Amino acid sequence: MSNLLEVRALCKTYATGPNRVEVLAGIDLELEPATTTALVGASGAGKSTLLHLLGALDRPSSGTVSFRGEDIFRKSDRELAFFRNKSIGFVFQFHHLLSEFTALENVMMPALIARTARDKARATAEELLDDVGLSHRLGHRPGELSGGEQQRVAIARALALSPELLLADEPTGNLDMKTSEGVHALLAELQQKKGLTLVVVTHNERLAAAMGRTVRLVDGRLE
Ligand SMILES: Nc1ncnc2c1ncn2[C@@H]1O[C@H](COP(=O)(O)OP(=O)(O)OP(=O)(O)O)[C@@H](O)[C@H]1O
Repeated sequence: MSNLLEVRALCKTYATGPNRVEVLAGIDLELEPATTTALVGASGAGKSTLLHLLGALDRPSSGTVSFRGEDIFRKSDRELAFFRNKSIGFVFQFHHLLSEFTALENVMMPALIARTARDKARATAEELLDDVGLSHRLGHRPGELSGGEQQRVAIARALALSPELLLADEPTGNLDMKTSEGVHALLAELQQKKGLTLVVVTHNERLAAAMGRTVRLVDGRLE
């Protein structure tokens, strides 16, 4: 099967003042379509850094990331932003929902920004909120939702433009155990239903164990 994503010799060095910190020192990784991967490693190992590069939120110091055979970092910033919006969904530890908008409006937002017609954006958002079990909370603002519900809205929003790749950075790091279990089950269900390729950074062993495979970052490399 051809890979969705191929990472070759990926390096990332941060320079802060006179200091240079090599966080990623040559990452090679392949992700087949519709597979699930847990990315684990000690705090500060570079997991978020790698996830951001996989999601084209940042550029590497060297090396390549190919998405369906195309080297994404050859794109201009504008092309990269377009690619990111279209192909990649993100879920973070903190939901980053817009507090003054309702759940429905938050999930509609990516489609509206991409100039989708309002009716279509609304229908898709309603369907996604139904998928995450929140059709009874469409008009609630984030502050009127529980932590688990907020994260469900964030997941629905991440899927608003039907990405192939879903990247989640500690998606349940801010939730209690019972709520986390529900969000884990939801991610697994959506991954199957939509054929998503899912990469999850997590310290949660149960979530990692539920993924098809686990890759571990140690000293800037995957083992
Ligand atoms: N913008 C930046 N500038 C300088 N150093 C950075 C920057 N971002 C991250 N780092 C450093 O890179 C290293 C890796 O950070 P990263 O957030 O990727 O680790 P992580 O494995 O996700 O950690 P955690 O599990 O604690 O979230 C850390 O030492 C961090 O201090």
